Amino acid sequence: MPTNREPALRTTGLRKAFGDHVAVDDIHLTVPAGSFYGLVGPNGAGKTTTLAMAVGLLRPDAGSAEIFGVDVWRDTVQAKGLIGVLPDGNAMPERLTGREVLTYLGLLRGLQPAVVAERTDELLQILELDSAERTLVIEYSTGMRKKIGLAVALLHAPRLLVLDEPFEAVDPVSAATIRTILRRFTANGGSVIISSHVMALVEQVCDHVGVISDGRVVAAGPLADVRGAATLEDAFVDLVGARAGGTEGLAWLTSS
Ligand SMILES: Nc1ncnc2c1ncn2[C@@H]1O[C@H](COP(=O)(O)OP(=O)(O)OP(=O)(O)O)[C@@H](O)[C@H]1O
Repeated sequence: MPTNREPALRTTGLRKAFGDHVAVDDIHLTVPAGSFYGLVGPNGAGKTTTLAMAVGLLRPDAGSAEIFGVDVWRDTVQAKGLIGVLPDGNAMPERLTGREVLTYLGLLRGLQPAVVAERTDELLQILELDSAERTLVIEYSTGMRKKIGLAVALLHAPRLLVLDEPFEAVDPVSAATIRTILRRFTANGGSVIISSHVMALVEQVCDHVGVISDGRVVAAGPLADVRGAATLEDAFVDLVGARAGGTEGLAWLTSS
């Protein structure tokens, strides 16, 4: 049985290679229960791969992941019941409306029909998707897809939310709504992990961060410890190594 003393997520030595390329190597992360955790890193650093292994979507080559002490790859059903996931790419049943997606997935997860109906109404309204009730998911904008994906992740009231780039392509008003929902979720004892490139946002909402570079953790812990006296952006650039490109080359762009 999962307990509150266990971390929301603990990964131990996660590793994944695609062919000859080692995407993620020996990732140890601890996400305390009740924390709002930001996973940051440059493009291609291994954030999505790490999260996919941590939630049971991609089998690691080595290492393990535990959700509240439940081994994701040994007790997959129990572990998955504890988490709500917004995966990268977020594949959806494209020929259903948002309401149909939530109803279908809610019933599939074993929720009572009345509970599914009530939560679906509330989620569609709060995420401002109720006006698109009759719109098929295939016709959704990228931001709308993020929002319906978030609604799916929240539907079964999980204890841990794992959200890959939840604010990407979302308008500022919707982003504020999502921030409020996630803060309420942690205020009520829930735990959240997001990946993001937006340091200002991570600094604003997260209390813990992990920085991944080239498939390895280069810093992790409470936000204040990782950023020190600097901003998170400055600390990030120091940690991953600044590659201040753009000052050379491309002469053809300015030569006319
Ligand atoms: N299915 C795959 N097949 C081959 N290579 C992959 C695959 N998925 C990821 N990679 C590679 O693994 C590395 C890590 O990718 P990943 O998507 O985890 O990074 P990321 O930190 O999430 O990047 P971004 O911030 O750009 O989304 C990259 O070099 C990527 O090209």
